[in-house]
Amino acid sequence: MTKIAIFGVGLIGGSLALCYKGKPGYTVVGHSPNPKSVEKLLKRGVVDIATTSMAEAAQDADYLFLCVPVGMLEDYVKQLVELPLKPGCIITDVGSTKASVTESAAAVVREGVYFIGGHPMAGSERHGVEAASSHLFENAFYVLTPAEGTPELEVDRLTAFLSETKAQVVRVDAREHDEIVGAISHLPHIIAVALVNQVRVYNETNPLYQNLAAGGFRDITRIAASEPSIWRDILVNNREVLLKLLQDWNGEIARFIQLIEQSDGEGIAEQFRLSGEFRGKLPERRKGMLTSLYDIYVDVPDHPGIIGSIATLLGNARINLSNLQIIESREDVPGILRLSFRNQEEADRASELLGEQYAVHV
Ligand SMILES: NC(=O)C1=CN([C@@H]2O[C@H](COP(=O)(O)OP(=O)(O)OC[C@H]3O[C@@H](n4cnc5c(N)ncnc54)[C@H](O)[C@@H]3O)[C@@H](O)[C@H]2O)C=CC1
Ligand SMILES: O=C(O)C(=O)Cc1ccc(O)cc1
Repeated sequence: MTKIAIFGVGLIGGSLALCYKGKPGYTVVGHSPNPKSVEKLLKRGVVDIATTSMAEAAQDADYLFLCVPVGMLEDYVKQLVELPLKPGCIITDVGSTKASVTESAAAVVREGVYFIGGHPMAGSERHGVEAASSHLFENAFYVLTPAEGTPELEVDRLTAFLSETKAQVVRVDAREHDEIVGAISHLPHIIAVALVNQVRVYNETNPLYQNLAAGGFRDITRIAASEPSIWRDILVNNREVLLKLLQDWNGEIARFIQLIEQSDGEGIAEQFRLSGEFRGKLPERRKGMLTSLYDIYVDVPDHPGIIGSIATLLGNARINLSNLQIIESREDVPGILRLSFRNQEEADRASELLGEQYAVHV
């Protein structure tokens, strides 16, 4: 039996628990210092065993996942390595920053216990075990940041163990991780929050702001609804990187101020051209929880019920659709549907089946 101990069973810890719970050969133990949370975990069936005792959760565990806010990680590692642990166990975390925990853990781990930093790059603005899903990590990147000197064998062992999450494991240097994730995740969260707060203040004198903000504004600021305590810790922890990124951000905004002051339409259009070109090259692998690499495109006439017919055709053939998106739908041209599947085989079968009635592109 492989024992998995999860410390902090919220969105990420709960989703990890669900990747293993109920599968043969695994026992999943959840830890929370709060007896009410322990009760809730058992009631929801997210873990096999739940306890308020760190020692009990850690005892004999093969893999120990720290899924608490970033500010608590260092302390958790220190407490765990003082406990009797199974020789050869791997302690890992899921924190959104990697440099501090990777370095502080390397300084305290002892013989026979391994620490390997981790960051599943999937999630949402939601929090708590109620939002957990066994599909959360599918096709997402899962970054590992082993410190120098960590045996390859142990990194391979953790990588193989994580295959149950269906994420794609990649290795990145911890500091490089914090710089890149700072730019693509932490900075966007700051921008979204600042933008929402700017409009919030305008709305105090005119509630029409809020009423008219239902469409695009709502979409691009989704992440501004993220959990404050989680993000407080991330931003404080990645301080150096973020200060540099915010300086660069000020430069980008200053450029726009100048272009607009000078009514430089060509300069503004150039900014949109440059961003559109780069954005077009971004891999389309993370569209929320159900992401997929295996997409096909179907031209469909724009008439009611067409999506239902396609879904029924696939359902009858037992092909699982993991996502569906209408890319274009106008009365005068055929619409394009993007259908996503979890593997190549399902995408191929769908192409063949739908190709009998529709134009399919891969
Ligand atoms: N939210 C997201 O989309 C992602 C978050 N992460 C990282 O995952 C970790 C967990 O985040 P989420 O699961 O999103 O948050 P969450 O709020 O859903 O879960 C956090 C868990 O930690 C526990 N916790 C909070 N304060 C505690 C304390 N003082 N003592 C003991 N336990 C405490 C909570 O009870 C909860 O079980 C964080 O380090 C975060 O940076 C990583 C990838 C994505
Ligand atoms: O909701 C989103 O789009 C996210 O960006 C979720 C997220 C939050 C924190 C992470 O460290 C990784 C992913």
